[in-house]
Amino acid sequence: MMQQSDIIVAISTPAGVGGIAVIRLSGKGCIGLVDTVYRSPSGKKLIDRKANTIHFGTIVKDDAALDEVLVSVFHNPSSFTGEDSVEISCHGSIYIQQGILQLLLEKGARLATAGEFTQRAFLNGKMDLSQAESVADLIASTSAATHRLALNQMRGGFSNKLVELRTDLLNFASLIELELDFSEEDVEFANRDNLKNLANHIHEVIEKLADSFSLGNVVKTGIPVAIIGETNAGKSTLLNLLLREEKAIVSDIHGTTRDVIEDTINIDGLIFRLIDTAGIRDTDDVVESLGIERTFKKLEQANIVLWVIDAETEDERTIALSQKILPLTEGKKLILVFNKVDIIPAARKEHKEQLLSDLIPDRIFISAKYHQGTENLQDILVEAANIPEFGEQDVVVTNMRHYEALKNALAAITRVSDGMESGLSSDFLAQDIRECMHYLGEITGQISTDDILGNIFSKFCIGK
Ligand SMILES: Nc1nc2c(c(=O)[nH]1)N(C=O)[C@@H](CNc1ccc(C(=O)N[C@@H](CCC(=O)O)C(=O)O)cc1)CN2
Ligand SMILES: Nc1nc2c(ncn2[C@@H]2O[C@H](COP(=O)(O)OP(=O)(O)OP(=O)(O)O)[C@@H](O)[C@H]2O)c(=O)[nH]1
Repeated sequence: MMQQSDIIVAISTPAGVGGIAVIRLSGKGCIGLVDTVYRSPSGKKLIDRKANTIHFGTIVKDDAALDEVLVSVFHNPSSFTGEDSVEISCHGSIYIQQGILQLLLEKGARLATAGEFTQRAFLNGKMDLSQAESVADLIASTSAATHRLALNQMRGGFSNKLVELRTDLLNFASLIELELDFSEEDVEFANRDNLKNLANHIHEVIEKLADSFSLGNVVKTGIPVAIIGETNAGKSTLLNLLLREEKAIVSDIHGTTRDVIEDTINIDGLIFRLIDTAGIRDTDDVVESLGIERTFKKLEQANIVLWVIDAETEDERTIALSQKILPLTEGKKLILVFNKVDIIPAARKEHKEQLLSDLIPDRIFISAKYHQGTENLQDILVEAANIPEFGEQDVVVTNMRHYEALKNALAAITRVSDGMESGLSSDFLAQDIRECMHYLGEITGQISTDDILGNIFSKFCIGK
C-alpha cells in the first residue's frame, strides 16, 4: 500500500478539556517519530512493538515528563488510514494536548488538514468516496434515522450496489464492443433480448437509488412541516407547544408573526422541521404582505401542512381560503387543526367534523393554549410523515452530490435502453454505457478531481 511520506498529526477529540484526549498521527515513519518523545518503563521502542497493541509510557519534553499516556500502534496497511499510525491518549488538559502537539510538530510532523485522515483512508483504498462522505454524516447525525442511514452507507451498503452496477455495465459494454469489432461482418454476437433485459435491469436499479433521494433528503434535513393559517389562529402557540419552548411570540394582535420561524424536533428518531409562517389575511402593510408571500413559498417546500383554524371562524371564510390552499398542497399531507376548542360549544365542534371533509379528511381538534387534544400531536406527525423504518440493509441516498450523479447516470442508461429499442448502432450504445459508468464512478471516487475531493474533505473536522 502506498504510504504518504509526510506525517500528519491532529488532536482528534473535541477542543477543550476532557477526561482524556487523543492525538493521532499517520504516515510513513510516524512510529519512529513518536519514539523520539516517548519513554516506556521497560525501555522498549514503539517501533519494535507488534501491530495493533497499546503501550503505557511517558511523553518527555527536554528530558522532563509532560504526561503519562497510552500509545496505540498500527502498521500499514492495517489501520484506519491504511498507513502506519499512532494514537496517543493523554490527560485531557489543554496545556498537555497542546504541549504534545507542539512537540510532535517540532519533531517533523505537520498539522493535518480537515478530513485528511479520512482522505488518506480513501486514497489508500480503505473505503470509497461515498463511504468517506458517510463518515462525516455519521459524525453529524442527530437522530436514529440519520444515524442508521449514515452507518449503512459507511459499512458499504451503497458501495456494494455501485460495484454490482459497475460489473453489469462492464459486462454490457464488452458484449456491445465485441459486436463493434466485427461490425463489418454484420454479426450480432450478443443476444439482443438479453442485452435489453440487462439494460432494463440496470435502469431499474439506478432509478430506484435516485428515487430514494427524496426520502433520504427529507430524513437528513428534517421532514418539513408548515404551520399555516389565518392571523391569530394560534399557529405560534402550536409551534411553541410542539417545541416545548417559547420560540415564537404569541399575542392577540393579528399579524404578530411576520417572518418565517423554523426549528427542529426529534420525534421517535425522526427529525421534523417545523415552519411557523405569517398569518394569511388581506393587508395593506408591505412588510406583512411580504411575510404572507413567504408563507406560500414555504408551503411549496413542506411535506406536511398543518392548517390551523380558529374554531370560531365562519365556514365561508374557511371554504374560501381552502380554494387558495388546496391547489398549493397537492401531493402533501394536509391536516386541519381546529384550535381554541376550549371556547366553542360541543355542537360547533360536531359541525366542524363535516366541514370540507370530502376534500380534506384529516383533522384534529385542539386547544393549543390549554393543551387539550394535543397528546397525540406527535404520533399524528410521525404517521403523516410515513417514513419506513430503516434496517441494516436499506440503501437510501442522502447526499445531493450522489443524487446529481445518479440522475446523470440514469439519463445515460435511458439513452441506452431507448437506443436498443430504436436500433441505434453499437458504437453509440457503447459510448452511453461508458458515460453511465463515468457518473457512477464519480460517486465512488474512481473518477474524481482535486477540486471535488478538496470540497468534500474540507467540510470534515480536523483530526477526522
Ligand atoms: N481511537 C480511535 N477510535 C476510533 C477510530 C480511530 O481511528 N481511533 N475510528 C476511526 O476514525 C473509528 C473506528 N474505525 C476504525 C476503522 C478501522 C480501523 C483499523 O485499524 N482498520 C484496520 C484493521 C482492522 C482489523 O484489525 O481487523 C484495517 O482496516 O486494515 C480502526 C478504526 C471510531 N473510533
Ligand atoms: N382560548 C384560546 N386562545 C388561544 C388558543 N391558542 C392560541 N390562543 C390565543 O390566540 C392568540 C393568537 O395566538 P398566536 O399563536 O399568536 O396566533 P398566530 O396564528 O401565530 O397569529 P399571527 O402571528 O397573527 O399569525 C393569542 O392571544 C393566544 O393566546 C387556544 O387554544 N385557546
